[in-house]
Parts: sequence; C-alpha cells; structure tokens
Amino acid sequence: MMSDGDQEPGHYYVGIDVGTGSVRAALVDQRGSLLAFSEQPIKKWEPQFNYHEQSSEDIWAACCHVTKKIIQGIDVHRIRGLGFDATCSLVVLDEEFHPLPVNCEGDSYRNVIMWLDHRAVSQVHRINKTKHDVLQYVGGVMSVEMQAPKLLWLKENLRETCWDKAGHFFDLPDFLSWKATGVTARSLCSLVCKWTYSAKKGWDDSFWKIIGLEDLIGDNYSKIGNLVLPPGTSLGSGLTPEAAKELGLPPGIAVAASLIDAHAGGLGVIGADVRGHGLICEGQPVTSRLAVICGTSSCHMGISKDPVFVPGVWGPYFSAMVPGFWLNEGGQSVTGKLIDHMVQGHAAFPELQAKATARCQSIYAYLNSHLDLIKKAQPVGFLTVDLHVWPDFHGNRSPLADLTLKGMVTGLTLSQDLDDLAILYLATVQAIAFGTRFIIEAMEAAGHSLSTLFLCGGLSKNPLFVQMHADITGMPVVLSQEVESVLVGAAILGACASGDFTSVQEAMGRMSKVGKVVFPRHEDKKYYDKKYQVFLKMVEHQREYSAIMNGN
Ligand SMILES: Nc1ncnc2c1ncn2[C@@H]1O[C@H](COP(=O)(O)OP(=O)(O)O)[C@@H](O)[C@H]1O
Ligand SMILES: O=C(CO)[C@H](O)[C@H](O)COP(=O)(O)O
Repeated sequence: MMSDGDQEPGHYYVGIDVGTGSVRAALVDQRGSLLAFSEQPIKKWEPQFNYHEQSSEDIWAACCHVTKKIIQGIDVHRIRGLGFDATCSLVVLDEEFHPLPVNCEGDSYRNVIMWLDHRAVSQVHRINKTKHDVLQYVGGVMSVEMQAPKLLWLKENLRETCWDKAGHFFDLPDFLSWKATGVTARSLCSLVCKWTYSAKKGWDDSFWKIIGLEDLIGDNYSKIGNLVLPPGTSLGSGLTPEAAKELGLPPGIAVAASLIDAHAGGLGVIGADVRGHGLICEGQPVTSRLAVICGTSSCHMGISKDPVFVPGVWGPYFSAMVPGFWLNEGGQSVTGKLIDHMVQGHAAFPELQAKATARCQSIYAYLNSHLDLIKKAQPVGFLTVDLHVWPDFHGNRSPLADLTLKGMVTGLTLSQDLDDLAILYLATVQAIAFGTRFIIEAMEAAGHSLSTLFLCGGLSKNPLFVQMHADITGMPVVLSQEVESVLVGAAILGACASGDFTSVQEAMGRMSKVGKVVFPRHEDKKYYDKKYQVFLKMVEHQREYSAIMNGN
C-alpha cells in the first residue's frame, strides 16, 4: 500500500501507551519518527498490601489530556490512525458501562484491579490444582497476575456489589479501544495472553466450569468478549464523535484493536532492519531476537514459527504479538519498581536527591556517575564482589513461576552513605540482568535460539542497566532510534488500521529503527559467571530456609 508514501511525509499516527505510572501519547510519522510526545501521571491506590487499584475514568481523562497536547499546532486531518496499548489490568463496568467497585469500600471510581495486584492467591492455587489443559499455554502454571483468578476473587468476595452487577470485564487495552469506538471487540493479544482464549480453538467451556466461573459462558461469553480481532484491525466506524471531541481528534479516523504494553514494545523493536551494525542477528531469522520491555516490570518476548513450551515462561501464544508467529513471554514482575524501591528506601536517599537536583540530573544519572568515581581502575560491575541481590521482591514470574519467592540481599554492612547506596543500586541492576539470563537459559533449553536483545521501556534510558544486560547475558543489546519504542508500537497499530500498510510485519519493518548498539565486555565474563553461580545459589538457599521453617 505504501509506495511513494515515504517520500511524502504526509501521514501521521497517534500512539497512546498506558503504563503503570503514567499515560504517554506520541504523534508518529510513517517512518516511525516521533514528532511530539506528552506524558501525564495516573492515580494508583494500594488500599492493602498486595492490592493495587486504578480508575478507568482517570486513565481515560489522562489519555485525552496527552492527546490534546501532542496535536497542538498540527493539521489534524493528516492523522490517519490511532492505536492504544496498556497494562493488562482488569476493568469492571456494569451493563450500562458505568464503573463498578473492585474494593470492599464500595468506591466505584476505583474499578480497575491492576496487573501487579496479588489479592487472588487462593484462587490461583485452586486454578492451578485443576491442571486443566489451558495451563499448558501459560507456561504450565497460571500467574496470579492473569485475569481468571481475579474474576474468581470478585465472584467470591464482592458478589453483590460487583460480580452480580457486572456487564463487561475488559482488559485495559480493550477498554480504551471500546471507549474510542464504542466497539466491544477484544484484541486477540489480551484474550490469548491473560484470559486463556485460544487463537485456534476459542474459549474452552470446560475451563470456566471447572474453576467455578461457568456463569461467564452464558450469553456466549459476552461479558468477557465474543468478538475477537487481531491487533491492528480497524474497529467499527473508527473514532466516535464523542471520543473525538474528548481527544481533540477528527471523528472517524481509524482506531486499531489494541495490544498489551509489552507487546506494543515488542512490535516497536523486534522487526527493525539491523543491516550495517555488525550484529550477529543480521544473518539470522527474526526468531533469534529477544525483545525486552523494561518499565515497572520487565517482559521478555521471543517468537517462533512452531510452538515452544517453556516451563515457567508464559505462552506459547499464537499470533499474540507478531501475526503468524508463536510468542513466549518471560517476565520479572518488578524491575523499575524494585530499583526505585531500593534507592528510595536507603538512608542516603535524601542526600542523593539533593545532590542530583543541584546538578540538574536524574537520580539514576547521578548514581551512575558516582559509581564511576568510586570504581577507580576496575570495571564498575566489580564493585559488587561481595554484595548480591535476589530480585523477586514481588514473587518470581519466570522461569520459576513461584509467587511465594521473596527478595534477598547478602553482604550488608553498617555503612549508610552514598557509596553504599550506589553499590546496592548496582547490585540490584545486576540482579535484574541475571534474572534475564536465567529466563534466556530456560527459553534456550526449551528450543529457542537467541542471539540479540532489543531493549525498550523506561529502564532502557539507563546506560548502566543496558551495559549490565549486555555483560551479564553476553549478548549485544540493540536500542531503538526512538527511546519511546512502545509508542512506536502503538502507532504501528494505528498505521495498520488506517490501511496505509498491508500488514503488521510491513509496518514494523518501516517504522522501527535501530539506534545504538551496546556490545558485551567479554573480558568481564568470568566475573559475571561467578556472580551468576551465587545468584542461583541464593534461590536454592531461600527454598532451603523455607523448607526448614515449614518442616516439623
Ligand atoms: N531517565 C531514566 N533513567 C533511569 N531510569 C529511568 C529513567 N526513566 C525511568 N526510569 C526507570 O523506568 C521505570 C519506569 O519505566 P516506564 O517504562 O516509564 O514504566 P511504566 O510503563 O510501567 O509506567 C522507573 O521505575 C525507573 O526505574
Ligand atoms: O504483564 C505484563 C505484560 O504482559 C506487564 O508486566 C504489565 O502489562 C505491566 O507493564 P509495565 O511494566 O510496562 O507497566
């Protein structure tokens, strides 16, 4: 479809990305360059430990705010399409599409159970005990972060105030496309990855019956979705007049079936033309690439032509990210959030903040330069020779699929100064990178053959995080030309819905571009291999402690 389009920079697409902490929007051209960007924080509530809630009204208001900002001063009639991605949080609405409370307080403004909410532990244990066939397609064990346990929790705990009144349960990306178009179709991405839908066989009645949610089968699954479309498909008649007014866009522009945020990041990076960068993956199939989307959490997206079953790694999901390919999704449930937690909880944090502010730097840029000062002649990574972190402060998503695991730190001293904070921060960043290595090894043992990492998300702005991923995995790390690659992924959806590209693959090839490549320092390999041995010992020890404490 696009022939000379590249010569005429005429068409724009809007991408909207709803992350855990904020909503971002970008105006993107047909070469994948960002012309405007805006960000707005969103509200979060944690009414109890492990309960995390949001408001769909607050999120939609933020989408409208950022979209109005990015179109200031441009001819909106050049905008051809709109794409959304979002976290896979659960939105609950009644039959008239009004918010319903997901909390005991009855606060209907808080109608979203966030993806990282772990309230449904007892429900997920019962679901896993069924050993139902659908579990094969989520790595063998369902995560407490998926939607089935959360739905069961609502039925068992908020029957009258929420469950019995509910008319629509949406994954957040699908809520946004409904809000924009009035079409209740669900994206194949959301339903396959978080709701046990099969791209080949549809819903499995026996699963919903065995877990006690047979009520959802009635009305042909209308509450959780009975029209399922591939991401990038144009929805209904496009943007409704009402939504157009709220967003500041022309009515009728194409709106795409959405993606989960990590999957949009995957689309934004995995298909880039890598020629001329000296990368091993240049002569290899796209299946040798692992997209790692690192924000509040990290998601490790690897694709394959045939299904690969990796114990403890979500999937294989058919066509959930790149059409026609199977997807395996490894993950670490808190990464950005863990780094923030470690840094902000340290006694020297106020001093760090003051010093970073005085230099007009982010706290992370300040910490990175501080580490350079204290490392002296040795490589910076060697500062943690006797400080080790196990990063599962919010359980392990992959490859152990064990939500009971906890964080660990070994090597603490009495020091509480800025050096101590910087080294603890470094050890945390390294622990996250070791977690990625652990996931890669599990994927390769099951049949993937990976050679190159493609990183995006907030943490990819951190050069230390990027270098540690290269050094610890031994693989080159590709960063995109556009830092906000997740938004490029969302815009790719809008571009596909507009009809300007014939396929998601074509749009990916045209709109995702390589920026910087960071190669591993192979001379440090021996040191990191030793630290990795300690890393693996830590979880072994944690399990021994647990066995001792739970034994007679
Ligand atoms: N400039 C930066 N330098 C280093 N780390 C950053 C920077 N900006 C964001 N981060 C890290 O990225 C994380 C948030 O990433 P982001 O992709 O914005 O998250 P989400 O999509 O979940 O809202 C933060 O927790 C922080 O640790
Ligand atoms: O489960 C996920 C993807 O399948 C993500 O972890 C979740 O959507 C949150 O993403 P982010 O860390 O970017 O806010």
